[in-house]
Amino acid sequence: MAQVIDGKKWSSVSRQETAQTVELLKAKGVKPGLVVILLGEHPASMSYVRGKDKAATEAGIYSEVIHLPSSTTETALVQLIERLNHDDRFHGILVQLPLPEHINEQSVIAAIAPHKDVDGFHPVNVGALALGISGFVPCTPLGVMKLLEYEGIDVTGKHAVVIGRSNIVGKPMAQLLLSKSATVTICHSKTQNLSAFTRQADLLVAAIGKPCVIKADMIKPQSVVIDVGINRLDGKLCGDVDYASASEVAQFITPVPGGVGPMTIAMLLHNTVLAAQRMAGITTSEVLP
Ligand SMILES: NC(=O)C1=CN([C@@H]2O[C@H](COP(=O)(O)OP(=O)(O)OC[C@H]3O[C@@H](n4cnc5c(N)ncnc54)[C@H](OP(=O)(O)O)[C@@H]3O)[C@@H](O)[C@H]2O)C=CC1
Ligand SMILES: Nc1nc(=O)c2c([nH]1)NC[C@@H]1CN(c3ccc(C(=O)N[C@@H](CCC(=O)O)C(=O)O)cc3)C=[N+]21
Repeated sequence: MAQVIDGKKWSSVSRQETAQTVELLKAKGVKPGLVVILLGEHPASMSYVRGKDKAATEAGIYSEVIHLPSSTTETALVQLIERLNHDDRFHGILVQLPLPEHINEQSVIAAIAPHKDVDGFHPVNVGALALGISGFVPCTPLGVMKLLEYEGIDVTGKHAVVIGRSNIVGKPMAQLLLSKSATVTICHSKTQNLSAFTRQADLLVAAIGKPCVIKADMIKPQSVVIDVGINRLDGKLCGDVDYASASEVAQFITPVPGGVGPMTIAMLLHNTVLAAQRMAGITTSEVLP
């Protein structure tokens, strides 16, 4: 039986570390702040945003949610972001995705000041990650790397197979694994003979968005399986991996819920505090306990 990587436990560890840093920053007169912008009434998005708001407040971060109708224009949204870029209460700005169809996502992301882009989606931060220089790293792939680090899993020289090539998960995930010297393969919907790749994976990251497509016979024995997928099937949450059978084959596996999801929120708080620290010109060594 595979060892379960407990994302809830590790996210709590990470959030406590963040809360300690918040205390030290407050002692220096800096209160980290996060603003989340949500358009429309999509139930899943509303639930994620509530989760982020609650977690931020618990960590001592000042948090505001700006909830706007789905009919909001792109111009109005960009104007709001420009105002928030200059609002000193907020060190992090997050625009919940997906946005309504009449809004160009890339134009909105580009309007966020890169130093407040705690999602790491702005072209400046995407470029920084590609170059391996300092910026903001997208929360979900960063959360996966943090889970591997907490579990003591070294990816150096390992064959990592990432399924999915989105800008928010697959691509940055592959880059982070490459930066840790894994040998990385990226698969997607046009990949021929997917299982030929997945069976070679020492580390398999599934970020597909389709329930239970990764079956036990696609998994290399004793490998590490990270399930990023969040799908709703018959009213229940499930990942992209057929968890019950896969956990018979893998050495490590993340569950859904309780795996990568909670780490995404923990990394959002981490990035917000990092943004506040950088804006105040405080180096990490000054705030570490
Ligand atoms: N746990 C968390 O914190 C988070 C979870 N998620 C979840 O992760 C999943 C992926 O999210 P996201 O990257 O935004 O999704 P996207 O829909 O943007 O990307 C999905 C990717 O999977 C590929 N794909 C689709 N079907 C197949 C298939 N049958 N075989 C191989 N590849 C396939 C697509 O290929 P192509 O490019 O060719 O279309 C695409 O690259 C979703 O379930 C989402 O809800 C997302 C963000 C955070
Ligand atoms: N600008 C932006 N940034 C994001 O980071 C972003 C986004 N938009 N849009 C949507 C996706 C999805 N996402 C999740 C966050 C937490 C959980 C999470 O906490 N999941 C829990 C379950 C939560 C539940 O019960 O619904 C778990 O897996 O255990 C899941 C998914 C962030 N995203």
